[in-house]
Amino acid sequence: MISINNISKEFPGKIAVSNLSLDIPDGKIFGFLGPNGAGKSTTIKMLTGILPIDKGTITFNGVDFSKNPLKVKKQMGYVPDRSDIFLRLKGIEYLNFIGDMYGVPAEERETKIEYLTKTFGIYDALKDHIQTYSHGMRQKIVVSGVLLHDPDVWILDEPLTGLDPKSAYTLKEMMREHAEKGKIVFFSTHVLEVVEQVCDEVAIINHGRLQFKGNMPEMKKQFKENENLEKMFLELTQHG
Ligand SMILES: Nc1ncnc2c1ncn2[C@@H]1O[C@H](COP(=O)(O)OP(=O)(O)OP(=O)(O)O)[C@@H](O)[C@H]1O
Repeated sequence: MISINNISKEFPGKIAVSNLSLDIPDGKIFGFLGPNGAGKSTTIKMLTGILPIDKGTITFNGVDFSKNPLKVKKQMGYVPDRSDIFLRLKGIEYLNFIGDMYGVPAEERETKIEYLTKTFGIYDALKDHIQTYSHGMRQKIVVSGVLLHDPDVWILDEPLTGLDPKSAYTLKEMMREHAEKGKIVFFSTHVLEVVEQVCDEVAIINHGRLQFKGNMPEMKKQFKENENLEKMFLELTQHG
């Protein structure tokens, strides 16, 4: 389980995340929903250690992230919202780099790379530089990199944006399988429909503050009863 305890993040003139507390359980697909600029990416960057936390703590299975970052990061796979990384590497070089970093054995690596990249339809592009990839292809190579080392915890920032419907479907199936193994899948989206399709639990954030946390039936009930959430619901569906 991941426990986020009262974390905050302020940029000059802007409070991006304010006193956020959240428990993310094992074995569930957990959606982190909110409109553009709500604070989702900032939270995920704190969760993955990319941004320091101003205030509060994050623990992974009881281990304080700030005290043992490497131990936590080894169990974690992260797909950022913009996959514009390692552009000078060829696709295959990137995946081998990830394989080396996480110690994926050579034989297993080859089979997995072939399976994943064929599944996502980028196998033939592995010899090309990532710079030449489209947004969707970049997203797919990063997702393949995460699945290659098969971490317990998946943290995905808007993972379905830019994926074609078949790849989006495949990734959703993979998320489900991972959760069913008792692992953690935490992903952000600004699209309500995605949450309704995939999630077991959801947290809604707006203006850096947690607005709601619960399961799908509870969320629908809240949308009907709470005027602020109802307004946000309209925004989330319009953006969808
Ligand atoms: N490095 C930064 N410097 C200053 N302000 C920032 C920085 N990063 C984010 N912000 C601001 O913090 C707020 C939260 O941004 P964040 O990217 O976390 O939102 P988000 O929910 O991920 O939005 P989106 O769905 O558009 O990606 C926004 O107002 C944003 O402009």
